[in-house]
Amino acid sequence: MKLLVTGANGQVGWELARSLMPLGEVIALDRRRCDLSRPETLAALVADLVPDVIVNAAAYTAVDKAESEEALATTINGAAPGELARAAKSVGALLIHYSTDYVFDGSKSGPYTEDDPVAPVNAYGRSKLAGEVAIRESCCDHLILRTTWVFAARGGNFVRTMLRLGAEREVLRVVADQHGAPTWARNIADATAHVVTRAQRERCDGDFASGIFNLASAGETNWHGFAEAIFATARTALPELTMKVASVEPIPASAYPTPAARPANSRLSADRLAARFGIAMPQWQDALRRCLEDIAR
Ligand SMILES: NC(=O)C1=CN([C@@H]2O[C@H](COP(=O)(O)OP(=O)(O)OC[C@H]3O[C@@H](n4cnc5c(N)ncnc54)[C@H](OP(=O)(O)O)[C@@H]3O)[C@@H](O)[C@H]2O)C=CC1
Ligand SMILES: Cc1cn([C@H]2C[C@H](O)[C@@H](COP(=O)(O)OP(=O)(O)O[C@H]3O[C@@H](C)C(=O)[C@@H](O)[C@H]3O)O2)c(=O)[nH]c1=O
Repeated sequence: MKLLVTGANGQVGWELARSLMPLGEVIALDRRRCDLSRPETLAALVADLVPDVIVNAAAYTAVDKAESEEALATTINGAAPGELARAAKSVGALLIHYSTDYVFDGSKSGPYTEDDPVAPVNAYGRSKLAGEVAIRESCCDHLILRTTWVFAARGGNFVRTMLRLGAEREVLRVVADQHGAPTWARNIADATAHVVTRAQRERCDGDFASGIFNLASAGETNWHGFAEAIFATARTALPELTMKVASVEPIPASAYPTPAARPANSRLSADRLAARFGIAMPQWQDALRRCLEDIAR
């Protein structure tokens, strides 16, 4: 099997190179070799490589910056996935694409299912929704995996931000009224490998159906709870790290103004993923511990 991965240097893209390796030949391209801000170049790239599977892990993920760069975010997160989908259809490839909890407005009281109405509250969410729509309209074989609150040992993420700030400051103030499940990029990549294997078998057997699936850790917390867990776990997993932080204060989102609004509820039900693919995602605390142990190595 030939697998084309975009966004090779991102949190998920980096982990995919390792997780997909046992499935066949992995061609992992970074922004320089596959630039989603130039969607018009993608058809030729795919026609040249003729992959069996395209995994699109590239995205514009700067949530606050997207408010002032919505056109660029929409090109990368909306138009480019549409081009990849049309290219996938023309070579008969399966497209795996990631989307986000930020397609929802966060007003629901329980976890979001795949069928809940979408209503993004920020530019990044709107751009990711545009990508979902473009892929569905292409009618290529596809699976859209909506994930959430991604962290990893490398790249820009909340865990690394907290470890950096915790080494610099005695007091941190962190939002406690936005709820979700932090999800480790390695778990996303491993789940993707499993999904690809099953989907390709289904396609061979002629019983494949495209669709959207939530892909999130089990359990839930809020950003403040996540920050506290990061410091508590780091004390044992990263004992050599010098931490200045003595207090992590819970604050409402209104006390932490940002250019982009964020949904109060980011919880995603992963029941559909479990039912179709038999995937049980780990608890976020276990994933956090394993990720910090990985940083320590
Ligand atoms: N991060 C999160 O919390 C969440 C992410 N997701 C989704 O999961 C997927 C993977 O995200 P994640 O790995 O966390 O994101 P990262 O920000 O870690 O990685 C995104 C990658 O996309 C690359 N990229 C940015 N612009 C372009 C471009 N114009 N052309 C090609 N590549 C580009 C970046 O390149 P470079 O390294 O050069 O900057 C980076 O390597 C994305 O679809 C994202 O929307 C969903 C929910 C939560
Ligand atoms: C650094 C910091 C952040 N915060 C808050 C701001 C925000 O509400 C929350 C998280 O901030 P971040 O900017 O790290 O997270 P953010 O970039 O909003 O994360 C999102 O990224 C995109 C790509 C997604 O798809 C989402 O699933 C989600 O993971 O923490 C504090 O309260 N105190 C702090 O010191």
